Amino acid sequence: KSKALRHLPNPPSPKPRLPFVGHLHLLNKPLLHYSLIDLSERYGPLYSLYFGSMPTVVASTPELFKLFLQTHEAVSFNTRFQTSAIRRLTYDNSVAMVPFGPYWKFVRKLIMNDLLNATTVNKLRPLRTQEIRKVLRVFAQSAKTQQPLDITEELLKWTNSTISMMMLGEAEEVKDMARETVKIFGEYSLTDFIWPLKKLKVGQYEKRIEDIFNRFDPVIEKVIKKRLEIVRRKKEKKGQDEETEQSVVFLDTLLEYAEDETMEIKITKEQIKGLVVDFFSAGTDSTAVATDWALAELINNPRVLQKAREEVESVVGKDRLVDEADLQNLPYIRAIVKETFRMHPPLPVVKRKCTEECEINGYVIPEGALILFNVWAVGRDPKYWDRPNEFRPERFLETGAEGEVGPIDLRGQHFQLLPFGSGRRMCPGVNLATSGMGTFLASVIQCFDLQVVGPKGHILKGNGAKVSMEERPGLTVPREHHLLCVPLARAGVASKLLSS
Ligand code: HEM
Repeated sequence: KSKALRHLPNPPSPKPRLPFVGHLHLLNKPLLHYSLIDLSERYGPLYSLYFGSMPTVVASTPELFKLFLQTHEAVSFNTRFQTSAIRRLTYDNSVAMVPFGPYWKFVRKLIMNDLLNATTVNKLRPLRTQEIRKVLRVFAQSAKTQQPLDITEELLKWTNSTISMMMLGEAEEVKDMARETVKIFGEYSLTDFIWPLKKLKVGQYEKRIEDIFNRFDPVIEKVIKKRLEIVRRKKEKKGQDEETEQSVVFLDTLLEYAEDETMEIKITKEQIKGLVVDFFSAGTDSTAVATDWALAELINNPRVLQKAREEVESVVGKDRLVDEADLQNLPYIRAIVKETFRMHPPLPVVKRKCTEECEINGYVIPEGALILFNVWAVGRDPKYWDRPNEFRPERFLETGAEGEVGPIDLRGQHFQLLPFGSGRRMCPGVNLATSGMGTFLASVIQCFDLQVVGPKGHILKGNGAKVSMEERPGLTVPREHHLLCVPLARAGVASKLLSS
């Protein structure tokens, strides 16, 4: 400890700390956020652990989140840990994982100003609409044949294809590779590191990482080559063709920057590839998992579904399909999205690293410590939410006693709701993810009833038509079981889907 902080203790910690494993033996539930809740009941909202030999600090109140991620973030908590799988597969250039510094600042600015800014994202709206229509047609086909549909799988295809199209202008070859990459990140995530420690066969993982890398790299190389050609051709035609303006995907912008001699930092091809992997790993599973939770909640809460349907029918009607632009007039759908993130944050524990020793609430947080923010626990804490285990989107539309509840949003300023983190390293994809999810939900609500398929393959009826809300560990936390349904097309616009 530095001289100034020497008189202060570290946050309370369980005793004893065992050799080699530290406190890993205390994380005895398969899902990290539950083990952390158990420990916080004994050691309070701020406590420390050793994950093996790694000092770890756990925070589980909005007040603490604010101290870490607002008051002290700039100096002490603006960096993350990276695993060797992530390092290799993002070409050691993951914007999500690189330490705070000039390269992170440069790429983050580029993401905010040129890729995920409102204008660029708006220009790519037709592309997102097309991807949603594609999934709706798969639903319609299944409604026609009355065959069960693995909706969880369709959601993953949808988000993969959408990110791939926006990033690269194509999806076919890349998206399966991208899914493999994201999968191995999951296997290497902290949860898996701790829980089935026995299963961790490092040598085997490394071989798989190399194998994925060696297959992914030529595919992405090929896409870059192809896109460079397109960018060059577009340059030659500049001004002559309105359409070329419309179809600028993220990779085009990045390739232009790579050739721009006037940039403060010149982006390299490796860095571009890293960013492509980053967007796949950060944006696909997370959005699909959240949408899956939302659909499951709608199935289990017919009252909410009915109210949402009334809203969609009164705002959009039955003659045309929902569009992303409708979302601003669909407050109840937007509240459903927030309520889903409150109860089911796809990343239940947000992680940072302490880069400079610091005092929080009279305790010293040591340099190098892993910091865990139990976002899941706060989202379900009755101190901050009325009847927290009820899926009740209305809570986001009501004005609380102090006028507080209504305006709560997902942008990292309301510390009781942080599914996208907060501060400098907050998720830059929050708008893209929430608007995609809202549009998708409203479209499905408008066009289909989802009939749940039971374990024996038959359609469940009446009060028994519910789905399980168990969780499974991974890079994100999805539902334990895939969502299997037979969609039933609703009168009106759904009937046109197959012919469009
Ligand atoms: C439901 C969907 C999503 C969830 C729940 C989610 C959640 C998160 C969280 C919790 C973080 C860490 C924030 C922090 O440390 O404060 C993060 C970072 C990040 N997310 Fe997302 N995200 C989602 C979708 C997306 C999408 C669609 C993209 C991009 C297309 C994206 C790109 C990123 C990037 C690049 C980072 C790293 C930012 C940095 O370190 O500077 N995310 N996300």
